[in-house]
Amino acid sequence: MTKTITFITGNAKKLEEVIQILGTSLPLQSKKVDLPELQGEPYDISKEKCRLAAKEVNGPVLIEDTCLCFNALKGLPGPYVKWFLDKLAPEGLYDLLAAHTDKTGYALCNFAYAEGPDSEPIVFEGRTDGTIVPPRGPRDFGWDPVFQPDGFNETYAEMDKTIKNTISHRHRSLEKVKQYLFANGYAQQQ
Ligand SMILES: O=c1nc[nH]c2c1ncn2[C@H]1C[C@H](O)[C@@H](COP(=O)(O)OP(=O)(O)OP(=O)(O)O)O1
Ligand SMILES: [Mg+2]
Repeated sequence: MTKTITFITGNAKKLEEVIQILGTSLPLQSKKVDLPELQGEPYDISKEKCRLAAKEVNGPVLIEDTCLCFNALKGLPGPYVKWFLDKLAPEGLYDLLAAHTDKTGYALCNFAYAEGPDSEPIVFEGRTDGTIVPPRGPRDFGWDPVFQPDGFNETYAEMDKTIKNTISHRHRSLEKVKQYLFANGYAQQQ
């Protein structure tokens, strides 16, 4: 397996993190496409998103779909967090939990890989548990200001990027992607 893998995303911050996390371990080319925001369970969404991406690229492709899940709301906003964030801003995300004492939640990242349009996508899940807090820190990436991972006193937004990238949902999912690709003959780079 030597063909270049194309990572499809419309989100520049996501791409930036993927590049930071992977370094040169897994060279990707990226393509900016806004794939549809699908509905359903996170696993099924990422599989279908990958199918659409593989049609677009007609070759090896990687996508990811990220959810922010609140335990008191049975996993919502989950895959719909993009729209919640657009309309409510980080403050509004925190306020969704006003009626609940349980402020715990988790960040969930599902990468999905397909060798091409005719192969079944494989999903790799990465999860980081934490608490939803009133927003703190820079606002340059999504809901980072309201997510405080377990074991830390800082939100994703406040912490050093290199720390986020070693404990994040995205990092955990990408570890599984790398493990799979290297175990299946993808040449590991130094
Ligand atoms: O680590 C993160 N820290 C904070 N916010 C984040 C993170 N990762 C994704 N996000 C935001 C982006 C979007 O508002 C939603 C996920 O939606 P999601 O469909 O996966 O992302 P997107 O539409 O921006 O890019 P894509 O073209 O790859 O689908 O959460
Ligand atoms: Mg999206």
